[in-house]
Amino acid sequence: MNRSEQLFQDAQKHIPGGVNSPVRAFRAVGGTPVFFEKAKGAYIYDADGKQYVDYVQSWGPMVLGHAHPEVIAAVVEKVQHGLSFGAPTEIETTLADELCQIMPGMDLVRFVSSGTEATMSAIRLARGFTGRDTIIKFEGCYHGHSDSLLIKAGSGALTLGVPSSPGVPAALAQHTVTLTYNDIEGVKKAFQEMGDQIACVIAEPVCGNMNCVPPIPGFLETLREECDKSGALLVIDEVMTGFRVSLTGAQGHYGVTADITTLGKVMGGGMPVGAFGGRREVMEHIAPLGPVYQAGTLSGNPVAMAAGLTNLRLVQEEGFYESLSQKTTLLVEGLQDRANAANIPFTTNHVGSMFGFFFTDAPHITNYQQVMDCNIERFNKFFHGMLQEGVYLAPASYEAGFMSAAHTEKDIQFTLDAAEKVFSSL
Ligand SMILES: N[C@H](C=O)CCC(=O)O
Repeated sequence: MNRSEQLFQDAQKHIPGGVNSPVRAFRAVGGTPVFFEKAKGAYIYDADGKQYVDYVQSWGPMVLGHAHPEVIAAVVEKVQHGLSFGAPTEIETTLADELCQIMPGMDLVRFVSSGTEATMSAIRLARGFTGRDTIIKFEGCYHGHSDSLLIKAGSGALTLGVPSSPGVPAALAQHTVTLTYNDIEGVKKAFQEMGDQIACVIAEPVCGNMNCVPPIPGFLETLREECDKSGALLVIDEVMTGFRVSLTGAQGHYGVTADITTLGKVMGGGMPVGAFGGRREVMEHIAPLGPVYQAGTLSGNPVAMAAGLTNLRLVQEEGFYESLSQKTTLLVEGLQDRANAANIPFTTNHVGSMFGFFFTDAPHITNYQQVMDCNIERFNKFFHGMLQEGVYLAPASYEAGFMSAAHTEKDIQFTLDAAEKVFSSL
């Protein structure tokens, strides 16, 4: 028994399933989850000391790579002055100013402690602002695990066969309408039928919780137009894409601006942080300015703010996103070449430093059903083969991969050599 297996056995004694978030349990790919001990730059090290090139990057936040010295220094400096005050601190204003300067359409922003809190609060705000209850989400998009949003959800909810979880009251679920991602006509039809009841549409602008599925041309624009016509709000969930696909997120990349944007992951630099922000007129409905209640003891935590602020300053260095995109292109094109050479039906998607690959005959993957129709058994074999070779990919065929600034061309070449070997064994 290796150390991960031992640790997993021990963990199951008092932690449900031995993990504190279901995707970590390797249920999708089978086998025992790897327990990790440390990470630096592009590498992560398991409990037995084995090194892996890491494309999970803590599910997205570590865009600079793990344990960036400047982020660590900022955290260490801040920690010495106390961990939490439950009262305002100057650094919250500094980070809020920075976010509002960078993110399209963001006049005011509220910090929370996770992406789930950000999307949950954004939905409440949209309902409070419009006085309507119905929300539209898309099949396979995952916006955290709050009740209204855990309906036909992606990510770990897919593995466990609970994309609509027991425990979500039917009376609440009936207010969530789920449509097909990238189905422009479906969106128009829904608005024709019930436009005056819709509080908001919430969407991942690049869906990273059903692998990596970008919007087709016109999809995000249609959401914007239909919301404008009907008085609904557009909530763009940039928890994954914010400061990831470009400095200005997917909204800057695709030129569509939300009424409310949700953020997390990269903006927290690896600390538990989320945020939701948007137009002043909408955000002024949040307490204490308005009647929509939202709160948090640890919200705006100074240590987390220090990590986030340092992260955001570093990603603004000249050429940062161009270099990330180039490396991601090199990786996905290299994977495609090697799959072709091994006669494995395969295709890839990528936007900036987010990527996905699919074992399929389909030339393009644009929606949830196509993702579900991919050869999952082959993915699982590929995943375990790559793990064996020292490459850590997301342990599920429907989760996106991430490149970081710390990955070098040598790491990418190492990954492609491993892939060549594994493809030929499939
Ligand atoms: N896809 C999820 C986050 O974006 C994976 C993280 C988790 O559920 O623990």
